Amino acid sequence: MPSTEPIHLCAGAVALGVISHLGIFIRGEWHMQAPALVTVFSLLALVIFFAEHYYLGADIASSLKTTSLVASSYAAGLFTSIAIYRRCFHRLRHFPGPWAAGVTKFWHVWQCRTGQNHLVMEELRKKYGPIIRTGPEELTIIDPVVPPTVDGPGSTCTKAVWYDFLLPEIALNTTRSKPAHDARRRIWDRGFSTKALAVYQERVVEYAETLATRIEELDREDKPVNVSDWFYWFTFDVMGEFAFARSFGMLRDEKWHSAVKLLRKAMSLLGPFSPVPWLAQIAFYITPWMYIVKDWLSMMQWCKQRMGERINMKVSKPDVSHWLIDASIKKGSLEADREWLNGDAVTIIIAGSDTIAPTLVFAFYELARNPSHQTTLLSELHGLDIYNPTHLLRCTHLNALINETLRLHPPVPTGGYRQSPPSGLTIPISGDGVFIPGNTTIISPRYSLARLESSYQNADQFIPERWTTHPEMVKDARGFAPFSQGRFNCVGKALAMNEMRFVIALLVTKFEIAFWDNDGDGDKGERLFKDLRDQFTAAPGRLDLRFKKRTTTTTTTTMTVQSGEPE
Ligand code: HEM
Repeated sequence: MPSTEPIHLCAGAVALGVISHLGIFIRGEWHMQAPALVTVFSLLALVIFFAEHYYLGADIASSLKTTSLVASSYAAGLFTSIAIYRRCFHRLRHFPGPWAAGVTKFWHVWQCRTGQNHLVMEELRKKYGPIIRTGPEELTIIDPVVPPTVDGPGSTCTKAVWYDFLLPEIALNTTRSKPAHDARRRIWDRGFSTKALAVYQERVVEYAETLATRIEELDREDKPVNVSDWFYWFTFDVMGEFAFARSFGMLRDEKWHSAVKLLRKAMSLLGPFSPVPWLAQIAFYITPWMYIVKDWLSMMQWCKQRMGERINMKVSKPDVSHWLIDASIKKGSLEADREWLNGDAVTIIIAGSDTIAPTLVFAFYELARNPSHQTTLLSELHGLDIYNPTHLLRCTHLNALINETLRLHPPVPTGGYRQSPPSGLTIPISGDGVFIPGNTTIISPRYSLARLESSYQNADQFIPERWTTHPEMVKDARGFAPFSQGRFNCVGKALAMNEMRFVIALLVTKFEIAFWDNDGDGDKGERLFKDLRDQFTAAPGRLDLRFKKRTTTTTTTTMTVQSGEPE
């Protein structure tokens, strides 16, 4: 015996849905409240069910029916109101883009289901031009003026909601509060002084030589080197040293460490789910047992334990964590800073490895594809002390090769989301001032910026000489910011450049590099690109190369390790 008229209840629920949108949800950010909202919604549904069943005496089936009718009517009212508002009244309604993208970010989740957001963005650019509404509150702008405008000096933009993805974890690169970021950044900067870098370089040299030895063994056994494993094992081992004063032992064991496997599995979430950080919050708080969420949480737990051990460790050579721990000890806030230390340790590992490794993979892909670059590098490195970073810093072709790799194959292909200030800002796109309304997420994908023929001649070709002898091939370099710029720029740039220069110099002088099946019709980088995933950082597919030991070496090899980048 249903005791209430469902039609009235449904109408009331629809109205309530519309009112809650227009009265409450239309303002501010709600992604962090998503778990609480889901909980409240579920509790209210339970209250309706119990009220129907126990208080009004309806049987279970009709109580369930009434409850689901009311709940779905409320949701229908709420989401219809949101959809109509976003399409017809929203401040971004006039910007071009796919219809569904203006209604919901689930459109983007679907587009990114294979983890190739960089290709999605490219398709959109070709179809809609430089400004695209890629989300209800989001504009993707592919114009070289954007990076300096949103990140350069005097920018009033902040980091967008995406950076809340991993909360409650906090770290330098994810905090959205400018004062908190600036205070933390001052501490990090101490860990990247010229003196500190010289100590790190010793470790880099040690691991790079182990890498070269392992590669030599593979050459003797006539086995391919899958650089998409080996360069990752190398960079993660090095960053393990910098974060926890212990390596992951992957170069030694020739296999992925379980914690790194978990971390990379969890990172793959960022491919399809980056557009919906609120869903990550629901997953962390409501379904922590779910398979990939569980992996992420166990990886975080593992890192916390390692950081606990690291804090109690005495190290003879300061690593990156040393500077962070030292600052907390001096302030007497070691316990209070534990969350920061845990989050920053994960940052060292991810930011340091997941960027250098793909860059090395792509650099060696290009070296295998075009051996003339190996010849040019060899003559440039001839007679040089490659162990002296200052010498490598002066190698113009080596630097150009790295720059061109970072341009054409950016390790952060689309990431780096910013938010316009509440009052909005004007960006001079193609000569016209375009007003971007307040609190809009702005995306400026490096992958697409690199492919603008208006910025680079033969933009989709790998031509390092555009950075040296053919400067006319760079028509507009404003969009080239592989390490970002301004307040949120990469703190590890000098370390990364030193590391990449050394590894390339070492391996090129020791080995001739070619595709594994250079003379047959085997893979020549097809899998590298086919399986390339954009999960904030680029995750390349498999690439088998042949490293053939050279018979003569052309460099001097004295161990005088110094920092290669001016402070
Ligand atoms: C090829 C190598 C690298 C590239 C291309 C690169 C690129 C970037 C980019 C684009 C950002 C800005 C990200 C954003 O806006 O969200 C960034 C930030 C950052 N990077 Fe790197 N990175 C590299 C290597 C490293 C290394 C070796 C470290 C050292 C551990 C590092 C640590 C960081 C940190 C801590 C931030 C956040 C800085 C801040 O917010 O103040 N990166 N990096």
